[in-house]
Amino acid sequence: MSEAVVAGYQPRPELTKSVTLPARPEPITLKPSETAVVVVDMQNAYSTEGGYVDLAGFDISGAKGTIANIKKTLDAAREAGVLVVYFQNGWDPDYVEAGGPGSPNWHKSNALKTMRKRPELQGQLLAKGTWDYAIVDELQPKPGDILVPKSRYSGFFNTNMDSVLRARGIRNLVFVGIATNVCVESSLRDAFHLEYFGVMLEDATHHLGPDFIQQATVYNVEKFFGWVANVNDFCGAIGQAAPADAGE
Ligand SMILES: NC(=O)N/C=C\C(=O)O
Repeated sequence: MSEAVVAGYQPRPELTKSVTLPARPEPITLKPSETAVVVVDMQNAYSTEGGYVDLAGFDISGAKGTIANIKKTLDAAREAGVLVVYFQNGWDPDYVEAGGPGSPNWHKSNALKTMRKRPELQGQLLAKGTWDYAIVDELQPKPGDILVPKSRYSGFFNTNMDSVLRARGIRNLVFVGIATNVCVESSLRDAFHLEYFGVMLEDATHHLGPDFIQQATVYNVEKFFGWVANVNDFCGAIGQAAPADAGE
């Protein structure tokens, strides 16, 4: 699976001015040209009524607010010339990429389990080309953004995410998306092990499961794997690197 670059990009002047993002456990310095916002799985499957996680019985009532906060984050990031990378989770329509009974994914994926329980949904959940797999309307990728398809929870596993980032000199990753405790945390953990500085915007993520699980990931990130910040602070900080500052 390889990445796709959304066509029509006009390169911005390289922004070299570093900004300081208020974060926990301490502020972190970000250079826009070395930073990417990673949008994790903002597909209908994970945030729209009638999508996979809704059909599987998870509460997605918080997703609308998450979408709005991600949009605000992306507007500020693009304005500052920060790279935007989308993960898109799913498999081919025959579910070959999902793995059969020999794969733990076959046993643990709630999408696959839901389709086994409700065979009329077969081919509809997380299958490439379907509405469920598509990125939500509000967050459609823009020219210059990169899409990285993935078939497991971590966006670094069996993808070329690491090469995509290294080729562009990216060192800092700002994570937003759904679900905090599954694909966001899995990807941020892998990023840590690959020597990236991972920041999670806590109000631009949403969890699957009881509320305490959001707090568990926030704790894990803050204590062990990276930094936790919020959308207003990110937009305020990255706004300090507006294009007028280029070359400073
Ligand atoms: N995007 C995610 O965090 N996904 C979580 C569960 C799944 O894909 O089944």
